[in-house]
Amino acid sequence: MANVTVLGAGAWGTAFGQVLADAGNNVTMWAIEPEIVEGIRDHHHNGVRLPSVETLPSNMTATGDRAEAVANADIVIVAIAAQFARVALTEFKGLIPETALVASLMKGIERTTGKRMDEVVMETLDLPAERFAAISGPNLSKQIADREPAATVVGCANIDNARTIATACTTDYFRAFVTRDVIGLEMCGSLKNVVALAVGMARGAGYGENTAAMIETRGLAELTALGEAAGADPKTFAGLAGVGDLIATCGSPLSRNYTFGSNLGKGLSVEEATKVSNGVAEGVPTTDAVVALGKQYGVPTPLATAMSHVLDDGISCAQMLSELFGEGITEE
Ligand SMILES: NC(=O)C1=CN([C@@H]2O[C@H](COP(=O)(O)OP(=O)(O)OC[C@H]3O[C@@H](n4cnc5c(N)ncnc54)[C@H](OP(=O)(O)O)[C@@H]3O)[C@@H](O)[C@H]2O)C=CC1
Ligand SMILES: O=C(CO)COP(=O)(O)O
Repeated sequence: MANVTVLGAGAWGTAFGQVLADAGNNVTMWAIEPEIVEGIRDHHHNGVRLPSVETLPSNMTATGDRAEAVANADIVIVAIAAQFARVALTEFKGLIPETALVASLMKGIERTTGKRMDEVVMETLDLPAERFAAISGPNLSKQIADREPAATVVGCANIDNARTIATACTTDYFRAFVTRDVIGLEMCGSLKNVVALAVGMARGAGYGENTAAMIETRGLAELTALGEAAGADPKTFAGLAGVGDLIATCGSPLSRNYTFGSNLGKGLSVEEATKVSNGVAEGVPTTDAVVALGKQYGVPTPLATAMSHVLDDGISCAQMLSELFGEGITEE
């Protein structure tokens, strides 16, 4: 049993907090909004971000005080929208105990720097690699909040520390595997969101399973090539965090990225789709970062590039799909 603090009481932060509480840990949620803090602390309910759970576990509390939140933490989980992670974590520098492990649930690439979340978290908190872990897998928050069986992957350069975190989040319905491939987990989680935008868009425009499978498979090839160039282990892309998360995210209206894309496919503008989005669609700001990473590593990113033309220039679904393939016949 450990003291675990979750920074960010969004949908996944709260659902993962419940997993940790179900596993027997003492869980403290930190959130900025007083309404969320009071809801979890006084009523065991997060009516803003995870209303589907009527009563959160009794061994789960909340605070808005940063120092109090992390003072006794053995493990700190970061679950903040990726583009705000740096600004939010800067306020925690020097407050987190030097023995604590820090794990990220975030799936995005920082738009302004092109950095992965492992880089952002370690840099901002001045954290050595052996104390950082990435957690990624097919983990749609609502289904895990409903305690449906699911699995994830915990990655850390120090495999014993990955095991410590995996043990802390293992319950009878949630299972964690371990790996040393932090970069692979980060690249899978971030890039699948861009693929989910494209699949959602095609589905929203009325196309069927063949089109979806085409985008998912070409997306997998793209994220594998870019991931390998960034230093990931190719095996990771065939696992839970790679193919597994693509299947879950690209096939579910519970995914904010899929839904965002679907709304674009139905004819909404980026502004309109943003307005009706229920939570952060990380693929939107991550798309341009993926295109930039592709240029940096010399890896073609046709899918991310086509999606960037959708998001930045408003091209149609048909144009996006035709941009996926270059001229001529190539080997798969
Ligand atoms: N939902 C899911 O199924 C899954 C999500 N993820 C990833 O986990 C991460 C969090 O997702 P999720 O919890 O669902 O997202 P939500 O959109 O539900 O919540 C976003 C969280 O970020 C916080 N936040 C935003 N801006 C700031 C800021 N400036 N300072 C502090 N906190 C801020 C929000 O706080 P506030 O509520 O106060 O605005 C909220 O806690 C994302 O990277 C996502 O890709 C990964 C797996 C599954
Ligand atoms: O990452 C997820 C499932 O694994 C959740 O996807 P969305 O962020 O698109 O909701």
